[in-house]
Parts: sequence; C-alpha cells; structure tokens
Amino acid sequence: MTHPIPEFSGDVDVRLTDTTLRDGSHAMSHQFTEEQVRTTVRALDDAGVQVIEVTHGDGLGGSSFNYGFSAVDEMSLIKAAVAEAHQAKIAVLMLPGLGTVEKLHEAHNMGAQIARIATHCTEADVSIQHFGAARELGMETVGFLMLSHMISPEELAKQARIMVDAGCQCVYVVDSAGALILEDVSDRVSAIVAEIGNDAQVGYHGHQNMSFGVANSVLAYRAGARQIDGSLCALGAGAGNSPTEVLATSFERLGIRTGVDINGVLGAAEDVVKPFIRRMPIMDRSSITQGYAGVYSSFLLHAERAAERYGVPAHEILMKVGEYGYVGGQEDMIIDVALELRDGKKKASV
Ligand SMILES: CC[C@H](O)CC(=O)C(=O)O
Ligand SMILES: [Mn+2]
Repeated sequence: MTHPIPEFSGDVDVRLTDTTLRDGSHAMSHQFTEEQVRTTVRALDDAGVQVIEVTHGDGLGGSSFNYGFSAVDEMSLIKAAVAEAHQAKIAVLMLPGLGTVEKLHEAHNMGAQIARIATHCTEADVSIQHFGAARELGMETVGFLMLSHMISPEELAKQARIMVDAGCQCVYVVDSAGALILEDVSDRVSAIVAEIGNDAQVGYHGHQNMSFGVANSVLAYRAGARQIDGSLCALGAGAGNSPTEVLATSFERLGIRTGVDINGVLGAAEDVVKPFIRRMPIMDRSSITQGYAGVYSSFLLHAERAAERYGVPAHEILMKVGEYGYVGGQEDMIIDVALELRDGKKKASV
C-alpha cells in the first residue's frame, strides 16, 4: 500500500528541509544548547523554511560513547524546537537499531511531525517496521538511502521501492560522502522516479566535500526531486551540507519557488548560526579525501581524533577507510585502520 504524497504549504516547486540542527550536530560535536536550537528554529521558521530537522547528528538515540554524547537531551531540544516553530514542521531522523520505535513515539509525543528513517543504501528492508510505526502515528515519512554513491541507479531504485512499499512518502538520494558529481545524482533521481512514479516523492541530501552540493541539488530538482536538504552556513558532517541560504538564493535566481524569504534566510545564517559555530565546515585535505574516496562524512571527526591519538595523518586514515568500503555504524573500524597505518609505518622504519 502506498501513502499520499506530502502536501507543501503555499505555491512551492520544491520544499527545502533544513538540517542545521541535526547534520550540523556532527560539526558541533553534539553540543547544541537549547538557546541555539530556539534561535535557529525561530529564524528558519520566520524565513519560511517549511521543515527543520532536530536530532542528535546520528539520529534518535545517537547520544552514546560510540557516537558522542549530546550536551542536552535530544527530546528537550525537539520539544523546544516545536515550541518555537509556527509554520515549520519539526522532523527527526533515526537509524533503525540505534534509534528504536520507542524513541520515535517519544519524539512524536514532543511534537515532531516528520520521521526520516535512514539506512545504508543496500539495507532498506531494515526500515520496514519503522515506516509502519511512523505512519501509524500519523507522521509524514522520509527514507534516507545513505552512501547512495555505492550502488548503481538501478539498484538504488529497487531499494527505494522497498521503502515506498513500507510507507515511505519521499525517498532521498543521500550523498553521505559528497562523492556524487552532477549526472551521478540526476541518474539516481531519475531511476527512482521511474521506479516509484507517483507513489512517493524523491529527495536529495548533499554534502560539500567536492563542492557540488548546490549544483547537484539543481540537477536533482530537474530530474524530479521535490524535497532538498541544506544546512545554514553548510553546518554539517565532513565538509558540511549544501548551504540552505545558497540553495534558496540559487533556486530563486532559477525561478524555482521554495517559499523561502532570501533576506530572512541570509540573516538566519549570518546573524544566528555563524556566531555559534565552533568549527566552520571546510573543504580541506581530509574532507576532500572523503568525497574522493567515498567515505561517510561523519567519520571526519572520528578520523581526526584517531589521527591525533595514533600519530598518523587523518587523510591517510580516510583514504584507507574508503578503500575498505566501511559504512555508517563501523566507526570503531577507524581505530583499526589508524593502528594498521601506525604499525605499518613503524615496521617500515625499523
Ligand atoms: C545519521 C545518519 C547520517 O548522518 C545521515 C546523513 O545525513 C548522511 O548520511 O549524510
Ligand atoms: Mn548528511
């Protein structure tokens, strides 16, 4: 059974979802304060952004030794966001296994209206019960096929079908590594559109590792994507996400309606978010290596910590992680790689 296509408010051609307060949590080492969440939501809501995602960077239940503890419990942050949003819907993200259906119920009780369920691009079947639970709660649903560069457009489309049949109303091509370039994105979006037709929408979530987030988003739209993600000041894992303020201005220039007020969103980025960013996401040797080698963006800080601890360069760790094809959830393997490089180097110098 398929579910209705989500309705957007007003006359918009594409709906922007801002993930500053979720993907940006990686770049903030999960230390968002309630005040930062409140001011960011207020600014985005005033600017007309229709969806705002708020969760630990690794999704519901992510606050842990492995992924990094949040400064403030995510349920309190979700509740605060809901209180500040007048027109925007608050979305939460969850990875089945890390987040549970119970956590989804809690987030829904706090007022979250959209559930975004993320799986590795070949593992859509692990999301089935979560889509069912979200739809039973009356939540709008989004499916995230992470590290979408790892499989072909045709294989990705088959995974999208699994999500749609489970109750997903919009399947995202998620460029978790910032590895997709131009047609890599439009081919994937087109293949999913061909597979799911009017049964659900298609979305695109970009990372800036090789600086293609915004251009890829435009091509995704042209190929049929109707939901696009961004983050203010690009605040997100790795080199950050497609900047919401640049998406809004570029789409407006192209005559594609997002419903977002340009002055408002520029102010949200410059006056509200920029002042509290501790570490501005940048395209540097490590993050570009992630894009090039196809490495999950949120591995960046893990690799930098391992680099410091074991005395090996972070970009070398990331290149090896790409070679081994590690995926989200395998953060502990970064330590293994760092040890391998350290011991290899030691052996070579003996
Ligand atoms: C928590 C899963 C992951 O970080 C989702 C995402 O934003 C991505 O894969 O890029
Ligand atoms: Mn991301």
